[in-house]
Amino acid sequence: MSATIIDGKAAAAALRERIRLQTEGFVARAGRKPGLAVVLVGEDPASSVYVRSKGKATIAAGMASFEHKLPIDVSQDELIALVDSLNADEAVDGILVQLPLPKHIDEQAVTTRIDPDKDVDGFHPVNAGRLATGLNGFVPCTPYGCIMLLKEQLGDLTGLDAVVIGRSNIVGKPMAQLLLKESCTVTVAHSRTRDLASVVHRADIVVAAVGVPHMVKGEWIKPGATVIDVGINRTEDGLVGDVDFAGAASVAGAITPVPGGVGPMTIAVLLRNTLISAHRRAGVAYDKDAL
Ligand SMILES: NC(=O)C1=CN([C@@H]2O[C@H](COP(=O)(O)OP(=O)(O)OC[C@H]3O[C@@H](n4cnc5c(N)ncnc54)[C@H](OP(=O)(O)O)[C@@H]3O)[C@@H](O)[C@H]2O)C=CC1
Ligand SMILES: Nc1nc(=O)c2c([nH]1)NC[C@@H]1CN(c3ccc(C(=O)N[C@@H](CCC(=O)O)C(=O)O)cc3)C=[N+]21
Repeated sequence: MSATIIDGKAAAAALRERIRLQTEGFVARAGRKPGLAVVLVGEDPASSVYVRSKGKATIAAGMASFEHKLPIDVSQDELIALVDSLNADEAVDGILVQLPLPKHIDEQAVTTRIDPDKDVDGFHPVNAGRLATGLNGFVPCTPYGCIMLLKEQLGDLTGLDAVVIGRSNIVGKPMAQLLLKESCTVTVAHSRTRDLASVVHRADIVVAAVGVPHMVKGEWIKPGATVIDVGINRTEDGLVGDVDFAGAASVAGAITPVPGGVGPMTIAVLLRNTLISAHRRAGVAYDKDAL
């Protein structure tokens, strides 16, 4: 193994500490805590774990956490009524509805109902449009966390060849937008891409967001490239990424592990977005560079 292992857990802890300090300043000036509401429908064990760790991190940062657990058979109208009440609640700066939702609920109807200025997940089309056109909005947490890790590792990303594997609205597309904003030359690959191996081999930066365990092989990686593995796959061998870690680590310059890579950054960025939302909504200035 020759690659630097990018420690997402440590980077996330450092970001959470910077957030905690700015949260103290916000509370002193605004006289209230930033508030994050998380809505979970059903009892999916993986989602429950994730919601619990978000709640703990929210409170540790000095913010208020509002958890809403709804039964799996809740109607779409009831869920939308909850979103409406959170939109109207002055104590709530950020709203996250955990995905996926049960099949009888139209996800788009729910995510588009969230006030775009409380949409700390950055999933609302208004925020996707803001990102695409260079306006201030909320950026999806996972891709933003990837950019933070990349900049910490590489510094300026200008001119680098980046390949994003995956084109979802949650990860792949916003990831490509953010890399473009950093002046990378961006290629987006997906299930219809021809000769993925040679596409990946051109890249200085590879971001894998596919959902297929160990799909990206070590031989595909250009020597010295930086590899960001977004994949979270639960297998018999435990939690694994989309990249064959051992193979890729022997050729890459740097690589994120799973677990301990992108995942912890996602939660830290969620808190960052919530803190930014609180400042904007309260009309209080914040130190963007410290976040
Ligand atoms: N670390 C974190 O915080 C997070 C991790 N994740 C993880 O990231 C992964 C991706 O998530 P998400 O974007 O939501 O997934 P989606 O299932 O929405 O998208 C997967 C993408 O991968 C593409 N794809 C599928 N199979 C192949 C293949 N064989 N070759 C090339 N491309 C392929 C699909 O192409 P097509 O469009 O053509 O179907 C699609 O664009 C998952 O493992 C998920 O668990 C997700 C969110 C947060
Ligand atoms: N509205 C919404 N927003 C999301 O951001 C969202 C979502 N729905 N649904 C599910 C996915 C998945 N996701 C993860 C976040 C953190 C870890 C994480 O912290 N993972 C740890 C390990 C956790 C473990 O051991 O299970 C790690 O990679 O080190 C994983 C996955 C956010 N998602």
